[in-house]
Amino acid sequence: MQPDISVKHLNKVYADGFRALNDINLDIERGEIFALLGPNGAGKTTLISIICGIANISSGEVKAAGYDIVKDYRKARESIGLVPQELHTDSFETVWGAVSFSRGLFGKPPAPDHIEKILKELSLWDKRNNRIMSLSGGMKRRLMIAKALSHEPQILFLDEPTAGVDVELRRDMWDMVRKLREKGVTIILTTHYIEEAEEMADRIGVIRQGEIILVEDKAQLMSKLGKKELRLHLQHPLETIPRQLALEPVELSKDGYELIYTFDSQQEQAGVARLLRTLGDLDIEYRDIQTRESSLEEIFVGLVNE
Ligand SMILES: Nc1ncnc2c1ncn2[C@@H]1O[C@H](COP(=O)(O)OP(=O)(O)OP(=O)(O)O)[C@@H](O)[C@H]1O
Repeated sequence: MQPDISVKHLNKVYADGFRALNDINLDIERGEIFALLGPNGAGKTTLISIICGIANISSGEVKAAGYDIVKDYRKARESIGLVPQELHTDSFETVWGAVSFSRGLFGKPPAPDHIEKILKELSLWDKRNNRIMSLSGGMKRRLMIAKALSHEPQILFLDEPTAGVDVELRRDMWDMVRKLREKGVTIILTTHYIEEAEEMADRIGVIRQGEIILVEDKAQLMSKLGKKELRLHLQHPLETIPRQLALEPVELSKDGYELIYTFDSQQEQAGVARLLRTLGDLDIEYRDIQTRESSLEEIFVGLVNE
């Protein structure tokens, strides 16, 4: 099956000569949740804007749902729903009116049943006759999603969907995204909350200074680049690391009560056995062992700071 989004040798140079995207190549499969991560100014919004037909391509080729976004603009755009970062809000229009109007923009016939369904799913049904300006910030964000879903798009872009929303709404959004995926909708989200990518994404792409530096299955990424840490709480403090352990990746805590051993997740655990044996030989007693895996956040910070 062809990918739902296909980006080939995409370059973007802004009018002032700034190169925001440099030879981007990326395929996103139907029904996957893809998280695009990158520091501020990396090019995430530029990439999304190009795929959604809001910004022009400098060179390269982009297809959405099989349609070329330049040659087949309307078809490509119809297949996409976009929840943008910025809230355009102060409106006298009603919730129902705004969502119905959005659907009409894509040339789709009215579908009150569909609009009722999405307003109910997004807990906006009770507010359907309210003016947008009277909604709370969280409700306005739900409305943005309702508008993006109004024309039943195959692909949904969420640009920083949960920036500044409370925990409850964040959970609701995650549930909603999962439900959409179950229906076969392809979802691309950008986020600064790495825990969001960790929780939601099937695959992760990292963009830095306009280049995709990594695309990887989330689970593989975590096992490939993650580190594990073993902490041994000692019965009696040490003043220095014993010379028998000098070659091991071991640190001693300031108070001397903890030995911290760090190793790659993929590495087989021979080093741990060796460490414990050496401690036994040296009569160093410990009362507790803890292990911890690095989070996606630690992996990400390591990647973008390289
Ligand atoms: N219209 C423009 N003209 C010139 N440069 C621009 C324009 N729009 C964006 N840029 C530059 O392109 C780069 C990428 O911006 P973009 O908004 O795509 O980043 P981002 O990854 O979405 O950042 P953030 O996480 O802060 O939203 C930045 O250096 C930005 O200053």
